[in-house]
Amino acid sequence: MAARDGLEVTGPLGDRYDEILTPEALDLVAVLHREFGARRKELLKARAERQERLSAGGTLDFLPDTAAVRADDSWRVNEPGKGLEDRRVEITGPTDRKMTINALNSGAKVWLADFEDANTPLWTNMIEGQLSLRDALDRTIDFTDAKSGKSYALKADEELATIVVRPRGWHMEEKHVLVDGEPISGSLFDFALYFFHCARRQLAKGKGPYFYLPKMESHLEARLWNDVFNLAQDELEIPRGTIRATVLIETIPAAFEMEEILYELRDHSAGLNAGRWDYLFSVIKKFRDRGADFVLPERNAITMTAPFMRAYTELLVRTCHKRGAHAIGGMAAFIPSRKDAEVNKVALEKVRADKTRESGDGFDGSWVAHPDLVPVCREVFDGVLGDKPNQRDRLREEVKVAAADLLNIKATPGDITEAGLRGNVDVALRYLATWLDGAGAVAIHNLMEDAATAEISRSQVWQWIYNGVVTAEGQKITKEWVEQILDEELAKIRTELGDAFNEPRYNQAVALFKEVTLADEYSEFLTTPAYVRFP
Ligand SMILES: CC(=O)SCCNC(=O)CCNC(=O)[C@H](O)C(C)(C)COP(=O)(O)OP(=O)(O)OC[C@H]1O[C@@H](n2cnc3c(N)ncnc32)[C@H](O)[C@@H]1OP(=O)(O)O
Ligand SMILES: O=CC(=O)O
Ligand SMILES: [Mg+2]
Repeated sequence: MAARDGLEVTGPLGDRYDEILTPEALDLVAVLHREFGARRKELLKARAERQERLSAGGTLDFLPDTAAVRADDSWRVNEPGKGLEDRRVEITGPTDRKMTINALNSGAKVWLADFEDANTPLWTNMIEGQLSLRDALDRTIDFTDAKSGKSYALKADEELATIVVRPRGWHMEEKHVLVDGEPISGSLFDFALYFFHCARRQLAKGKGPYFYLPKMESHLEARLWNDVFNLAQDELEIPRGTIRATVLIETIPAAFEMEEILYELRDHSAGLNAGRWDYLFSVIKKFRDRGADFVLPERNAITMTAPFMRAYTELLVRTCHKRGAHAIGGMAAFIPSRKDAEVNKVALEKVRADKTRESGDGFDGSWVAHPDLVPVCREVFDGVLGDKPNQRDRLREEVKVAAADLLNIKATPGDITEAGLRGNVDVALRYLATWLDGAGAVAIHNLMEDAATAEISRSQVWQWIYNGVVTAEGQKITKEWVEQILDEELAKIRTELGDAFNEPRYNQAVALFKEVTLADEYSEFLTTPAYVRFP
């Protein structure tokens, strides 16, 4: 009996999908689901239980049970994989054919090929993204823009960025694939397909199967990934320890378990990344119902120099370098413009300042969202690294971060204004309409918006209503006022877009916005109710 017996693909089979959904690849999907599906569900239950404790007045702290792991100075993570030694500039983005070619050609050292924050998990996006990755490795990928006639092709192999794939987080399911009647985990699906098709292709090129792991909340979730890696490597008869994975520390519970996460993945670890946007989302989410001390100022007022954000990034660098791991910086949201010189100038200045702070703090490299930002990030890190591939030797032993520093939310400077509230409503609406259209990342008001930033916007609105926050101008934020603002912001978008305004799409976005901001019960993830709206 083949492992895939009992596996059913319910999604439509487009052109060349059979090249990805091969019987052998589906065998691996089924094996991983049967082995790890139940454990994944238990870990998601553990997240919910922790939330209940927090909502009841509990707190977060470094774990007493794993103190020995933290105290043991003898262990280090594995050496970086080939092509991951120098990560001074990493570009992120979706996996459609044009973006794939543009990202690989961008001059960045690494491309985070995103099935997560920058992606809408439409069935077509998931399978066609896998085709892009495989075709890129086979060098059969090309693209011609129907409108402009511009053609795209890959540069020479040695000029291309190293591919690091980000599968979906543990909370997401792939509903178009059922095993024994159950939808499977999106994480396992994305991982298994890329690993099956591309691990050997990457090894043949002298690199390897590399991953970014998103939105984890505990070291036990990292242990699950490590077990998935071991089994997948065994199944394909690839030596254990071939995979490399960089974990995004982008939830506040995970900030208390950074060292344990590295330890669990130490044979496969390629370091940690400071995913600032989901981190902010997580801070809001975890303490949403805990009153004024846990209410952050409006989104655009929170900077990386806020005390709780400094504590988080300083601890991340210190933890990584203590264990021989890379520390990778996060995303400044400013998007350059090829049409507006002033917008472009501001974006370059802001990104330069962000990367200067990160490189000075000891990060080994950082993220950019756009090819035009690659040179500035590279230049800043060149200034600190010179010819060295990284600065893992900067141990930052002077850094001391206590639990109270990570939780020092109330010391964040900034206000909550009517403009901030309107901004959150406007951005969430525009983003949701774009997401429902199939694009997971978009520039809005010259800022990059993706699933993580949209989560912040809608979660702030929910939290402000729940806690009866009064704006700096003196007005209490209520459901009724948010509904009024929603109508007004929608009217502005309609006027601005004119004929391009897609009425049915925005109707869907409004319904979804109401579901995730005005309901009494908080939705853990925006993308969960959004995903059910897809066929
Ligand atoms: C919180 C987080 O997780 S951050 C990581 C997740 N988010 C992301 O990865 C966002 C990545 N960035 C993007 O998707 C895009 O930059 C956007 C949507 C924000 C803006 O894209 P556009 O509106 O197309 O920008 P713009 O028109 O300036 O693009 C200019 C060119 O650069 C290309 N480009 C822009 N961003 C990228 C990228 N990230 N990767 C590859 N190519 C890119 C465009 O395809 C376009 O190519 P062309 O000239 O050949 O047509
Ligand atoms: O994934 C990155 C983040 O900032 O969120
Ligand atoms: Mg994220």
